[in-house]
Amino acid sequence: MPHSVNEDIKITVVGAAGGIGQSLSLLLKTQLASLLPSHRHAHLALYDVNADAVRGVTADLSHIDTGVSVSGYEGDGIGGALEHADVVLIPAGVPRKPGMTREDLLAINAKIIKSLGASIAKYCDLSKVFVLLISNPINSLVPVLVKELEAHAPGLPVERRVFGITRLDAVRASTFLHEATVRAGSTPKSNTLPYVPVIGGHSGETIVPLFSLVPGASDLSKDTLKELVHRVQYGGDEVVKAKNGAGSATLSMAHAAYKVVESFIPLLTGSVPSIEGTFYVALQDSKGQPINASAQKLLSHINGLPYFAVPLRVTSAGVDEVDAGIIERMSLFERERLLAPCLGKLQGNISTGLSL
Ligand SMILES: NC(=O)C1=CN([C@@H]2O[C@H](COP(=O)(O)OP(=O)(O)OC[C@H]3O[C@@H](n4cnc5c(N)ncnc54)[C@H](O)[C@@H]3O)[C@@H](O)[C@H]2O)C=CC1
Ligand SMILES: O=C([O-])CC(=O)C(=O)O
Repeated sequence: MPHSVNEDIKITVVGAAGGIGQSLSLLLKTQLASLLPSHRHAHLALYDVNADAVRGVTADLSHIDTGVSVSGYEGDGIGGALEHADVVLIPAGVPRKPGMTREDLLAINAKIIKSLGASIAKYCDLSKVFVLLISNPINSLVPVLVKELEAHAPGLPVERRVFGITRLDAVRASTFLHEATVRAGSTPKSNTLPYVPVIGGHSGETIVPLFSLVPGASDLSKDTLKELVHRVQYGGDEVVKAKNGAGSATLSMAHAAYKVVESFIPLLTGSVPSIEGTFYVALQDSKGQPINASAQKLLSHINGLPYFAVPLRVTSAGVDEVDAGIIERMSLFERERLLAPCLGKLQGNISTGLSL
């Protein structure tokens, strides 16, 4: 179905026939309409290189009785999927198998992301679109994608429109903290789980959960908190091991990405001027200048690393103020034992991405 109505919000999923892509598309098809004012319409565009699979997913989803329209694209048809998109979600690429690190995916997934970057630059309005990257390794692929977009659109602040999705780390931190609190004997006061800020990157030691900033978490023993940190850092490995060769997290990742899209909707409909969230983003522009004063402050705390996951504000112009003060608010343990190793590893991941 063509995307035509002016009041449409168009969400494109690239890699829609995959494990994450299918579950995420299902959530978007079933839930998006309920997030929109009645005069707005949502359109879901699905693209995948696996033609049969994306045709099947599109036909299947199109029978679901919600007001969200669906169209499918394959092969050379990526332009139709990307044109007029407000949000492009990218879960395209290869997932891990047991024994692999996320970094082992870099060579193959960087090729895919570079080619998608060129297509996004060609077909999307780079002054409007938000690009949400899920494919691994996030730490290196966000720099790859930003660099590719910059090469195709010199002079445009494209770095402010690319968001590496690290939300699954916060989802896990919240779940594991809730379980530990219940195990320690406390009765949760509501069904809403605690929110745990997680900063840094999305791989092993680069994942820095900040339990010290969660009211109540300090009631847990130091050993329990250390175990929680480790479980969040290696939560992805837990799923890869359990799936035993059949891939990595898909359902929990689809949930995390859906929550991110949900958070963008008020910005897309214009009902709020900005939204907040934690994303792995560029802190510098193509000339190596901080994107704003808050990024400059953050850079001074993180050895000048040009990419970092941090709570931030998003406006229609993309990444806005970042929460540089979070580095001052974290505990000494988190700064010395978690942030310091994160910065070292992240530096390597970013350099590798930028060298491709
Ligand atoms: N950011 C995060 O927290 C997480 C990231 N991931 C990553 O997400 C990626 C996807 O994972 P899964 O969905 O499990 O993999 P999958 O193999 O089930 O699906 C990937 C899909 O991408 C498609 N694809 C490959 N090249 C493409 C291209 N050039 N254009 C469009 N589609 C293309 C494939 O045909 C396939 O349908 C992996 O790299 C994985 O590591 C997974 C979990 C969490
Ligand atoms: O571990 C993986 O390869 C997939 C992923 O990023 C996660 O589950 O956090």
